[in-house]
Amino acid sequence: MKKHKKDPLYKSFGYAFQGIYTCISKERNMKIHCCVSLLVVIAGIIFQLSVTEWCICLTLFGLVMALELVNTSIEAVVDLVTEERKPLAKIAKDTAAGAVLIAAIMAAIIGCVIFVPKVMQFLTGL
Ligand SMILES: Nc1ncnc2c1ncn2[C@@H]1O[C@H](COP(=O)(O)OP(=O)(O)OP(=O)(O)O)[C@@H](O)[C@H]1O
Repeated sequence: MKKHKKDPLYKSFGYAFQGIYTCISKERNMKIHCCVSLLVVIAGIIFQLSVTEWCICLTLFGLVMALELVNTSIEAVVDLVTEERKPLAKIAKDTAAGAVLIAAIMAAIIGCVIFVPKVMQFLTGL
């Protein structure tokens, strides 16, 4: 295998940020994840989440967005390999999309577990 000099660490970070930027700018779902995360942060500040609740929310933001990046990567590789309709291409794309969906559904349920009692408490205190 041909050996080549590795890029410096700062360049590797740059490539990773390019990937994140590309995903945000091209993928509608990633834009939705970013908007939802921003709204949760605003709600978290308003309802004064505990340290543990912040850690749970931040972990879920990271999980969902990281899976969306992997999904985008798999879509790109499949499209690179074939433009024909193939069952394996469908499995690759659909299972990757399913991974994001499972994480997003779980994140939404956990978000309800954290925020619904706080909202109820706020409403009953009015
Ligand atoms: N080469 C292919 N062979 C078979 N099925 C494919 C192929 N490419 C896409 N599909 C299927 O067509 C549907 C739409 O795929 P597409 O690549 O447009 O993704 P998408 O669901 O619109 O995702 P996104 O909105 O993130 O781009 C999916 O069910 C996918 O599995």
